[in-house]
Amino acid sequence: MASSRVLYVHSDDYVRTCDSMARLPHRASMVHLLIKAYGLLKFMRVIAPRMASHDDLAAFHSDAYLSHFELVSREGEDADLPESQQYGLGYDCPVMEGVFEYAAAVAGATLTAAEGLRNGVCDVALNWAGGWHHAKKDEASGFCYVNDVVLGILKLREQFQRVLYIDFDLHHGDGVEDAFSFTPKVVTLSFHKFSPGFFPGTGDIAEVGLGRGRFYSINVPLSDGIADEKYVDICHSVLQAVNTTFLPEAVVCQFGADTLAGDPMCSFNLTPKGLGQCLQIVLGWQKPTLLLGGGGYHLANTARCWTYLTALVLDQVLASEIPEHQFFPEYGPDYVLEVTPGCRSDTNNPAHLDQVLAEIRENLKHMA
Ligand SMILES: O=C(CCc1ccccc1NC(=O)c1cccc(C(F)(F)F)c1)NO
Ligand SMILES: [Zn+2]
Repeated sequence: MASSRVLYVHSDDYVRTCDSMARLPHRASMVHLLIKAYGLLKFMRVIAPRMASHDDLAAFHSDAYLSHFELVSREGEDADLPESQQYGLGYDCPVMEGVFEYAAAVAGATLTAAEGLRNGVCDVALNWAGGWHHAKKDEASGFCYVNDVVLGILKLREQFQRVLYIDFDLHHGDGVEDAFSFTPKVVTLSFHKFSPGFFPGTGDIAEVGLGRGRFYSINVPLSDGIADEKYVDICHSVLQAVNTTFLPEAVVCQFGADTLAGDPMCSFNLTPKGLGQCLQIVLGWQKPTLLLGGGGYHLANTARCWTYLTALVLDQVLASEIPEHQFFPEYGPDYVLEVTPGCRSDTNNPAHLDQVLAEIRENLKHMA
């Protein structure tokens, strides 16, 4: 990638705001400081994010939700207000004081990245602190308060006729799929764990979209233990088929890192190398591409993964040794960039994966 054509959305304020999200302590700093420690910033155009305005957020979210969310965030009120429940606030989406500012900052960063692509300033734009794919029009969900992914796609749609969304997170990208399930202008493609009782519970292969959007939602349900080789194989097959059929003009990828070996979600057994091979396929299409983060609860492995993917975009090879920097101790005991796959067995049987692929190919025939 011609490096000056890569936009990296960052400011120290933005990282501090993202770090404040208690459930992911310092993850934003760990990601940024590892990218910096590997000397990758000089290859990118670093741009400070703008804050999303109320109108920006209202492009997708309802006024009722936004004003309630803003109210409880300002009051820092515990969210057992009756209406908080209906807006998904509380429990999975705790209302910490200032959480609205956090959500507006992340949405603004994803919009800043998308605007760079929309205006042709860059070919690839990165916002690793974005990717909150569960948030609904009028409801917070799964630790997601504002759906920055939907806002970014809507921004790209101002310029591009057809946008392909690819969700590599462990969890189904339900909020994004819901937002675009009725339109053929946006294909949502999600690879995720699909298992009884596993959050959010949607994303079965039979979910293909509705009305004029029928066959423009694609779901690849997977089971525990899948490792790089099989994951890359099915990704490659589905990505190539979707690209040649839908012919997207722009691509948005959510690279939630909770699929990695060692993640507390303890489900898939991927490594950054496997996700990197999936990213290489997308970059090979040479289309304006927005890269976002998402889940990822082993903080050091998440930083390893997104740093590795950033280097891949920049055609830079990174040394295995983690460079000395503030969070160096977090990378013990081996202090290397690579993530070692676990030894859990793969419960995905090949015949079933072939069946999944065949059904997706069949559905693609209906894509006009
Ligand atoms: O990763 C997600 C959200 C996972 C989720 C779904 C429903 C309710 C709460 C969550 N978030 C967590 O489970 C979570 C958030 C932060 C840290 C952790 C940890 F305990 F794994 F570290 C777990 N979507 O891609
Ligand atoms: Zn996730």
